[in-house]
Amino acid sequence: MNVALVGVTGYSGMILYQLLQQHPEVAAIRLFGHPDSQTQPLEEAVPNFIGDQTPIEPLDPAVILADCNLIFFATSAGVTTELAAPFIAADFPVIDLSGDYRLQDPQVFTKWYHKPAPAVSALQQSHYGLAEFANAAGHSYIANPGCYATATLLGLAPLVQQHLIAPDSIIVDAKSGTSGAGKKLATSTHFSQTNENLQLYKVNQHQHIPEIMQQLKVWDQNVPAIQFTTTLLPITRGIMSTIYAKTDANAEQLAGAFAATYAALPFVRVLPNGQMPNLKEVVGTNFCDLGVSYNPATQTVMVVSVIDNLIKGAAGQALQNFNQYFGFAATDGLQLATWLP
Ligand SMILES: NC(=O)C1=CN([C@@H]2O[C@H](COP(=O)(O)OP(=O)(O)OC[C@H]3O[C@@H](n4cnc5c(N)ncnc54)[C@H](OP(=O)(O)O)[C@@H]3O)[C@@H](O)[C@H]2O)C=CC1
Ligand SMILES: CC(=O)N[C@@H](CCC(=O)OP(=O)(O)O)C(=O)O
Repeated sequence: MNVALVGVTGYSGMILYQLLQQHPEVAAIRLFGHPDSQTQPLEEAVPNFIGDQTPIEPLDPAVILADCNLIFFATSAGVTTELAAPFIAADFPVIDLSGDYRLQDPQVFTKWYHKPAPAVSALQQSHYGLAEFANAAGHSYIANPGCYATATLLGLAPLVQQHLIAPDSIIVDAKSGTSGAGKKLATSTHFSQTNENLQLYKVNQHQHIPEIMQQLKVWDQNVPAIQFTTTLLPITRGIMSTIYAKTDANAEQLAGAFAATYAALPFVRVLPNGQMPNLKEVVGTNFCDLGVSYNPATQTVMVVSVIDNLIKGAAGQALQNFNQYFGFAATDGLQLATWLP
């Protein structure tokens, strides 16, 4: 299998390249940059890849269509709207890590992304690749979910699918390390601003609100809205999404719903006996760990969901979709150990 990767100089792209190098079914990885760029060895563009002379070539759809079996775009927002057209026209398999093709309704896209939507026909053919609940086989355009959306949806799935909560009572307090913002410089992710600080951002305006809602509506049309807030943490990697909702179910029913939903899925671990997960148990891996706690005094369920934003929230889930698309084993390329201590 020969794959093309655009965006290896970015945070998600560099992790995806590392994962693809370990994938048993990947024979060759071709790296591509901006269409108007000059060919450059990887180690020059990303010094952390010292000794790796793989060329980053200018993006050329004709070369990729002829020589590769699939293309990954680990590129900034808006790039695939601009550059994916030849692949869509050729019905060539694309896994897109950006949010460009995640929302099916162009009006919703324009409202939340504040720019024109990609072509409606392409949006509607795009497959939302939330890997635990969808199968990418047979879908040539796979929109990989956002990082907060992944953590939050995996935490909410059993509750919403099994109608265990009041649908209008969902509150999500989500927090991310700074790598979630990508490599570009910004005042909010500057060391002096992030270190020893917590910053809320995009309050009620985060682009993952409509993405989460789109999927929740598939599971239960009666979910009217969610309260969703994001906070930047003074750490590099990891997302913790803490979810609250009102419920009539008891602790045993809730635990049973989570166990039944995830028992057979290799990358979601439900912690036993109300234990709560922490970031260090998932950073460096493709796991999503879930802790579930019921408070009878308030009839509230709290779910804590943790992931590595660059793996389960981006490159790792992209590989899950790759494995599904080609019918490889679910865990191929994804048997990763967490960083210790
Ligand atoms: N970081 C995260 O945790 C997550 C990110 N995502 C999404 O994944 C995508 C990548 O994110 P991230 O890795 O953080 O981003 P970065 O900003 O770190 O990297 C962006 C990459 O895109 C490349 N790029 C930008 N414009 C073009 C272009 N016109 N042609 C070719 N390459 C281009 C950049 O190349 P160059 O350096 O040469 O400009 C760089 O390699 C984004 O859409 C992001 O929203 C999704 C889930 C989680
Ligand atoms: C810390 C931080 O800034 N995180 C990014 C999420 C990155 C991501 O997954 O977003 P996309 O939908 O753009 O792919 C944010 O909150 O916008």
